[in-house]
Amino acid sequence: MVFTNQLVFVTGNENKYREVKQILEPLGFTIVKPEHDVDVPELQGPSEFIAKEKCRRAAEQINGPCITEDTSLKFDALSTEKYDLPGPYIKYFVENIKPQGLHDLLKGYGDPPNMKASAMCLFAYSTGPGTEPHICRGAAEGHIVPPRMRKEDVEAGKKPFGWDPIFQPNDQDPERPEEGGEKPFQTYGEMNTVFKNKISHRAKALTILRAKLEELRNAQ
Ligand SMILES: O=c1nc[nH]c2c1ncn2[C@H]1C[C@H](O)[C@@H](COP(=O)(O)OP(=O)(O)OP(=O)(O)O)O1
Ligand SMILES: [Mg+2]
Repeated sequence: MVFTNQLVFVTGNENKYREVKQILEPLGFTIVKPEHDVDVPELQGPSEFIAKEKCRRAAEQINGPCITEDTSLKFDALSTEKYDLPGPYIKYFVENIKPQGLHDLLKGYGDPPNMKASAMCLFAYSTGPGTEPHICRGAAEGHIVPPRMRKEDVEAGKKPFGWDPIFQPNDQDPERPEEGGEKPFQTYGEMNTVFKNKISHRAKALTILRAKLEELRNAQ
């Protein structure tokens, strides 16, 4: 296995692809799409299983090394030690009930409701078909809030990236503009993308992925 700085990222999500490029390309990586369309089904099960299986299947389909990523959003109020919910099923929740519905779902959970949530990203890296993918995890803690997006995006009729409008991470940009002498907390959907890419669950997982790639390269 010869390591290069080119990574084939197999995903059907353009927003993920954009963020991974924005995070990794300034660090000397080149992110490319597979030459042919790849169709990996939405799997069920524990997050680690989903992440590994997704990458295994993608590597088989492209017949080479690749990275994949699975994102989940855990609501503390709905989760137990056994299951994170919506967790890896967040895609179907957000498609069906939209960010506002996801927020409203929590109204029945406590008085006041427990709005704590964490976003998790599992990147998987496979060196090729038939190999065990490496998993790199990153998480961001925060709260679910009523949807808020950048004004210019709302005015432009821009479709939000998944649940970005309702996730307010605990890590906040110290440079964010003041409003009435205060610095209001921002959701991922309001943040400047450069800052989201510094503190996000995805950014944290990619820091681990870089270290893993370096380790594999050195072990060659
Ligand atoms: O930073 C994020 N901010 C807001 N929303 C996000 C983020 N990252 C993923 N998401 C959404 C996309 C999808 O609705 C679900 C994850 O599902 P997930 O299966 O991992 O993504 P996907 O099917 O869109 O693309 P892929 O082909 O890589 O599986 O959460
Ligand atoms: Mg998916």
